[in-house]
Amino acid sequence: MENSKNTLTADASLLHLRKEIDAIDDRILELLNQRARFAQQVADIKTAGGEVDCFHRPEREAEVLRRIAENNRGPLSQEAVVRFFRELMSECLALEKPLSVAFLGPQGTFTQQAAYKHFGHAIEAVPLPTIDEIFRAVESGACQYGVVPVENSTEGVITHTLDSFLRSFLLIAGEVGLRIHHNLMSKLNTSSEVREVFSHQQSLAQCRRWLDRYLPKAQNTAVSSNAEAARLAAVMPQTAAIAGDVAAELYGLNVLERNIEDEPDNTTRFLVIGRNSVGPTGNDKTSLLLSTRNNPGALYAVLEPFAKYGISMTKIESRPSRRGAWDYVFFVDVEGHRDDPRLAEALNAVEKNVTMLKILGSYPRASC
Ligand SMILES: O=C(O)C(=O)C[C@]1(C(=O)O)C=C[C@@H](O)C=C1
Repeated sequence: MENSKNTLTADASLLHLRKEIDAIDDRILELLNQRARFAQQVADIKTAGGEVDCFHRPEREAEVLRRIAENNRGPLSQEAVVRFFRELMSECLALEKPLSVAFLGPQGTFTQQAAYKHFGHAIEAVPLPTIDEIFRAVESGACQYGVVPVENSTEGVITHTLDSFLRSFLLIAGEVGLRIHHNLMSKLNTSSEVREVFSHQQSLAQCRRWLDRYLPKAQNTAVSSNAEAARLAAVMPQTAAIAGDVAAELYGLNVLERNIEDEPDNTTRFLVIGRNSVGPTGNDKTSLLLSTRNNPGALYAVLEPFAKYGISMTKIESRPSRRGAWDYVFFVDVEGHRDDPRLAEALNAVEKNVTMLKILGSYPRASC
């Protein structure tokens, strides 16, 4: 008797709560569309101002996401609300004019994941087979943005991406950090029958200890991308691939082992490249390319103004300049936007001591 009374009150409560949820959903739906209509009006103003190509405003998006994260009182996590609003802005922008974003393909790569994390899913994501082709697609205007990997916490920099900036006029418009989890996947149901493992060379390197320990007899074969590895594993018997979740889903593979990367905080940083500069947001980074005379103390003299003006340098990487043997260029990341007065003064001082200074872009720091 007591039990059935409890069930009745629980059912009534459930009914009541679901009615409340329905009413809130209706209000949210109305507000979402009201917001979208305002975004359409913003587009009209941009069009009237002569904008034809790119309606995207990264600095405004960064401001919206920061305000939402600051105002969030939970129980939804900061990450969750940022993700919702990222998708909401992506859909609003798609109503204005969808963005076309080139990424290192094929479908299912971590670079595609990074593109969606940065721009949301309402984009035209264009898979291209090489970093060079991504630069060319954005340079020619075929795509508005490109997303390319630039460094991994285990394996270091992707030199091809850095070298591409030596000859390109493109600017960095953003950065994306992605935690990389590698999985062993196959048509097989157990890893004991795997004779060959495909993956991108970087991913094989990131899982080297695991492979040596658990699949010492399997041949490791480097291919052009993790997604290509998954495609091959789907058609070649007794093989497996190392790739992310999306690739397993896309190619119908069983995930045999999860998170097999050697370093638990394996992270890859991606750059967003575009043709336009991004305005300041108050939480920015600036990337520079510079070269010095090849004499003692030259690099010290170049970097000294950053210390003098209190600018934090977050990274320095040297690469051959391709102008002659033992001639180097430096990729430097500093905190702040090139329009911040202190950074602008420091850059003026740096310019006096270098043989070349190219500002590759100021852009919002990656959010969570
Ligand atoms: O504020 C704008 O310029 C808009 O176009 C609106 C909006 C948004 O949905 O909030 C959409 C796309 C832009 O990239 C930035 C913001």
